[in-house]
Amino acid sequence: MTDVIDGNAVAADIREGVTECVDVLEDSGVRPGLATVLMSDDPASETYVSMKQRDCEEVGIEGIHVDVDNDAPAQELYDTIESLNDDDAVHGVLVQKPFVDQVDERRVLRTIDPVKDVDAFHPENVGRLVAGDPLFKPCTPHGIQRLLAAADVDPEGKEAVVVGRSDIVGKPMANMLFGRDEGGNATTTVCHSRTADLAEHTRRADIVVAAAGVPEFITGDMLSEGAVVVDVGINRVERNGESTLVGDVAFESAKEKASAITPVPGGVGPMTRAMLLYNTVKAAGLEADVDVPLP
Ligand SMILES: Nc1nc2c(c(=O)[nH]1)N[C@@H](CN(C=O)c1ccc(C(=O)N[C@@H](CCC(=O)O)C(=O)O)cc1)CN2
Repeated sequence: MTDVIDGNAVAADIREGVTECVDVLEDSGVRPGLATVLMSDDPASETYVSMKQRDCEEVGIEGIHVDVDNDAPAQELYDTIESLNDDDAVHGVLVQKPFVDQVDERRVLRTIDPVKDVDAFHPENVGRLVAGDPLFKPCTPHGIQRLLAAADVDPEGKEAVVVGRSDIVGKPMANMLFGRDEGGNATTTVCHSRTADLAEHTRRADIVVAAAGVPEFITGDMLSEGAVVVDVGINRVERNGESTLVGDVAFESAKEKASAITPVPGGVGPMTRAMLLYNTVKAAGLEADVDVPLP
């Protein structure tokens, strides 16, 4: 029987733990605040930002949302970030990706105060992760580590293959999988669009993390029997005249081979959002010097 890992359930547990952290912070007179910034008219980004705001409301975090006109000069975005950095009611700041063309991505990430950088995309936080001393772990790979743990999968000593080398998922995921902390210690390979024989690598893997951004790219024949498959993809495709959400894994054929697999929707996505709340209460605790019982 294949274990279909329920990301909604694991995320609900994390949110419950975050709510307890909010209570502890409030007992110390601190209301944790998360600012989301959107400079885009991409409907998917609008959806993700409103989901994040709704999550904040559910756990008692003060959600602050700032829309920057997507035709505005880039300076308006940099100024918005600076003013959120200076705002004591804001403990976490994130700018929803992808960014509009006129914006310098590296400058945006560098402008966010590293101690409020709950996405962990600032170069200082990227460096700390690579050095094995993270202040915040990036939300998607951290969420994946928690999903694996919830499914009783310990990467230690296993062969892990990450398909995709993005800054948001592939690179940090690989670092966390081969790192020395809990949820790491796997022998880790990163595959990408120039990998010569992808299936040769994925067929060797005990754990496959699919983050290629290509709908249903990883099929059952590319997996070993009993592999654990984590699907990071979120692709909207037309199916029988209807728009539907699929991952980077062909779910039905992969399920035939996998011992455990994450679905799309309801797998990694809810965990990305849950770990953002986690990072926000962590940031608030650090700033206010309050010990929070992180879940
Ligand atoms: N600043 C950031 N931008 C982006 C990030 C990020 O971590 N930080 N990640 C992605 C998008 N993303 C978070 O922002 C995200 C995507 C999807 C979900 C999610 O809950 N998906 C649901 C389905 C939602 C739907 O119906 O469309 C699921 O998988 O069940 C959460 C977060 C790029 N940008």
